[in-house]
Amino acid sequence: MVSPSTVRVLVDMDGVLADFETSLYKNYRSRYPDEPSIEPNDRRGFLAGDQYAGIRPDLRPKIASIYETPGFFLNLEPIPGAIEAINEMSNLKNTDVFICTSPLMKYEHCVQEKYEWVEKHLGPEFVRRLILTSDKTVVWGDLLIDDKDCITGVEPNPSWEHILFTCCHNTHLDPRPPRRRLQSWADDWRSIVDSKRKT
Ligand SMILES: O=c1ccn([C@H]2C[C@H](O)[C@@H](COP(=O)(O)O)O2)c(=O)[nH]1
Ligand SMILES: [Mg+2]
Repeated sequence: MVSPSTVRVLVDMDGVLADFETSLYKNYRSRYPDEPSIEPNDRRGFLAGDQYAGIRPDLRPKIASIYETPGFFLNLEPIPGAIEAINEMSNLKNTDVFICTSPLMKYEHCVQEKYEWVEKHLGPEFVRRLILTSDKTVVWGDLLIDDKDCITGVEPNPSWEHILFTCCHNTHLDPRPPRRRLQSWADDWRSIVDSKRKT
């Protein structure tokens, strides 16, 4: 009997496992209560700094000061259903799950805290499955579940199919078939994983 091939799933962190946008908004409101702010429902575009700079250029460093603060990444709340889903996914037969996340270029705090977050919420075994890279196109996988609309890098034809995970900043986008979306972790991620099985 031919054994089924293993499906490799790359799961993004911010906006997919960890709720970056809610913490960004709440901490910004609390630190800069008199400044204009953008509610999560009104977020457009991956980089919050770009949207804030469109209101006033000096808001870009203010929003950056929030995610550059020590403890920001460690204290992100899990996205609803994410921990259960990734644990279930990694327990599926013939399925390899890796977390694939991009660090800030200002990497102090961010890199270590991403490791700590994974250990805190998913346990030490998952720390071995954490890939930090600024270029996800060079990482091999069947699927990349990621909230960033456009993922580019040095590899023009990445091995993975990008599944757009719904986040406040991308809800207005209309991914055209064959591009697929995962609305949340309550959505049918199992079928998406199974769709990559060869036998
Ligand atoms: O508005 C934003 C949103 C995200 N970032 C940074 C934060 C992270 O370092 C990466 C995204 O990480 P993923 O886990 O790959 O989603 O982008 C930002 O600087 N500004
Ligand atoms: Mg992300």
